[in-house]
Amino acid sequence: MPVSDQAFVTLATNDIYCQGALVLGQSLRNQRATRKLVVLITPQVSSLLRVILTKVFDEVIEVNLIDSADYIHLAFLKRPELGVTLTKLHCWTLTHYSKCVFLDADTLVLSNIDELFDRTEFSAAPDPGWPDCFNSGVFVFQPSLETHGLLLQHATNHGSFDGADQGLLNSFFSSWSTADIHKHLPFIYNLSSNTAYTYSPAFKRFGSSVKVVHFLGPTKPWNYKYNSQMGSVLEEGSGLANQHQTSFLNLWWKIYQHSILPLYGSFRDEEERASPGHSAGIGEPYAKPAVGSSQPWPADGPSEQTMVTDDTPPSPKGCHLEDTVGWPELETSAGVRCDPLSPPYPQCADSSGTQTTSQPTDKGEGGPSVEILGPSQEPPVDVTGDPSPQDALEVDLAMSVFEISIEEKVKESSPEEERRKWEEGRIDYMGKDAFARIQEKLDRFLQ
Ligand SMILES: O=c1ccn([C@@H]2O[C@H](COP(=O)(O)OP(=O)(O)O[C@H]3O[C@H](CO)[C@@H](O)[C@H](O)[C@H]3O)[C@@H](O)[C@H]2O)c(=O)[nH]1
Ligand SMILES: [Mn+2]
Repeated sequence: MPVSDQAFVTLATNDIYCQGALVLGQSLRNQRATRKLVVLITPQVSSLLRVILTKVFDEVIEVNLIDSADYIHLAFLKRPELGVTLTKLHCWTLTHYSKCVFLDADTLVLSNIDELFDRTEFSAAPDPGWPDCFNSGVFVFQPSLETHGLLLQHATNHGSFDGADQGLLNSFFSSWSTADIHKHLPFIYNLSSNTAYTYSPAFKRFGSSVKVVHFLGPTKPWNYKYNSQMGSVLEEGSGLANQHQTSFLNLWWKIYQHSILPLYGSFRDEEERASPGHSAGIGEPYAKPAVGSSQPWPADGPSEQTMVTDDTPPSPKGCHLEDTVGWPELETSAGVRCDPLSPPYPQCADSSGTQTTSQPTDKGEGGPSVEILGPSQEPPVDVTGDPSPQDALEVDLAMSVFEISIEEKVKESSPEEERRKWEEGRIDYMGKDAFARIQEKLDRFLQ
């Protein structure tokens, strides 16, 4: 029985984490989740990924850090590393839901977990590194503007002992470890995939009942290369902790290959239907194999030259879907590059004001309505000071019949993009727009 006032919620602040969110969303659908699926995104997420996300999620909601009070801006300008943390806290603003389960974008759902909605705020599973703390990758919460405000206040007053959301939430919900055992989720709802368990009999006994796997830590599933024919990640030099980790990674990639990659293909087909003969990106240089790719291009695959024509208009809206003519073996093959700084597609030109935009959906059952909520009325101000290259992460999918990889490319902003960012109020206070740098530029100009 679908429950429409409850939701599974995740977060993706860039195109790379979107790949994780897509697999997570699909894994929830595969397990017949009966609640709405919501993804929170930030302005850095590209127009292409916004469209792809609407094919898996019921709601794609853009949040930014503007709507907190000014004292938060001031406090966080001194603590830019807390930017992503603040973003996760935005889940408490989803007050059109009565209860939600938050899942990190690097989690994977292996069985139905609807029973988590029987729990109350704040329920979470122990952190494997320090079990008196909970891990903030999976938790049950109740949206409330009041709680959201208190959390921000707490962040301002106390910061976070680990510099991120897990420390902050643990000190805010500090009675978690002692007050109510019902708020301790069993470990099977948040099993870290890469831990070499010191209590291996327990893993033997309970491992098969795992419901949610969490790829916690610096290396995420999308950092591996995947051999699509063998159905296995390439382990060479990867330092994989154990066999379980390998099978969880393979599962992640299987969903990515079979359910997520085709979404890029269907987007390309929609583009083609909308504008016959001008399939987006034909004529763009073909995506090169991933740097360091261990597999050669197949001998009968297209050469780069055969893919290049020179009289096709540039693909629209800053997104490039590179055609894969001549690659019948791999139905889903697509080289995708997208410009994270381009305005939202299809409302490309207008990214101002709060918008609620219905998007077509192919999620079945008549399709739940899908909304992209635009940024707030005020110009977005990136209180993180825009210091990290993650702000401009670009996805580059490289595919052959053998191997798939998701490359992270840091995009250099063009002067026009820089100007637009400045005009939109996305000012890099810590980096290139810092007063010292501006002063240097002025000095050079005046000399
Ligand atoms: O650039 C980023 C980084 C993170 N996230 C989101 O934030 C989550 C947490 O980041 P992650 O890289 O998954 O952190 P973990 O490796 O899981 O590390 C731990 O530490 C984090 C910081 O305290 C907690 O958020 C996690 O829940 C906890 O498991 C991700 O899953 C995403 O949903 C982004 O969208 N963009
Ligand atoms: Mn995580």
